[in-house]
Amino acid sequence: MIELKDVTVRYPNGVVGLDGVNLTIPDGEFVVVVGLSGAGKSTLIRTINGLVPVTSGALLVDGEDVAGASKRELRAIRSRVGMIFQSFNLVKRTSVMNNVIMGQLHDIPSWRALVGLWSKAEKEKGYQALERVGIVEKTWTRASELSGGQQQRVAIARALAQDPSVMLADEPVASLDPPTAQMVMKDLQRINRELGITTLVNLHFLDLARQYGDRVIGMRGGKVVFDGTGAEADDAVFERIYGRSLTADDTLAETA
Ligand SMILES: Nc1ncnc2c1ncn2[C@@H]1O[C@H](COP(=O)(O)OP(=O)(O)OP(=O)(O)O)[C@@H](O)[C@H]1O
Repeated sequence: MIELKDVTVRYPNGVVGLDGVNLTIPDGEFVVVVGLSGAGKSTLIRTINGLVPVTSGALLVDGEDVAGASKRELRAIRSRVGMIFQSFNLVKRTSVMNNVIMGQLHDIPSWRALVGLWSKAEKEKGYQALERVGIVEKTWTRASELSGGQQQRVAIARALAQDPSVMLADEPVASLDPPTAQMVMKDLQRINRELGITTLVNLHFLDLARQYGDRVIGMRGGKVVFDGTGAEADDAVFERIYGRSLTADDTLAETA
């Protein structure tokens, strides 16, 4: 469970990233966070993962206080939180397997990571994660040789190899073409349903948010301005979240 109680994040330059956010995200929920650029979506994800400090309020992940955590406690919290980024963040010059095993790095001494000397159990976990996203045949391919969609699936497998209780995805499909974006969203949804991993996905396409968001949270100016189901998030709701009329760029289908 993720709980934010009146969480405010103020960056050192004075910009308020989150403004008094109250949210409870139960275990196993699939949540899509929507909002225009600058609304605070990335700040929310980076705060939950302890990358951005909470200025005031309380933030609990699986009952542990992220805001007051020591460096060691933060590392332990992060080891249970899988992160997925728009730009995949793979090490391109090495194999898919090496990338995926790096997801278990908190359990592996760094010198072994450097030489790529993995145990059978680590490799087994890597294979299982790659099977889950359907690209086990690419295990020994260099990451640089994969398409964007394949790279994002490797990134999902890398997060899975961490055995996370929470998965945070920051605009995971923003760099992908529409059919590939759908495939990656389906992977995230299937993994959430099969493994019960609490999942938060930042998106800016309203059709994807409606389609996949069991729950949709709308942000604007660092505040939560909508919290409901995908079905409830009609055009009028999105216009309120975005603070303007909708355009073709707001949907994935129209931008193809
Ligand atoms: N490191 C930072 N230092 C100062 N201000 C920041 C920093 N990161 C984000 N901000 C500001 O905080 C606000 C929220 O930004 P955030 O990146 O969370 O929004 P977002 O909804 O994720 O948008 P985007 O998709 O463009 O990243 C914005 O005003 C942004 O300029």
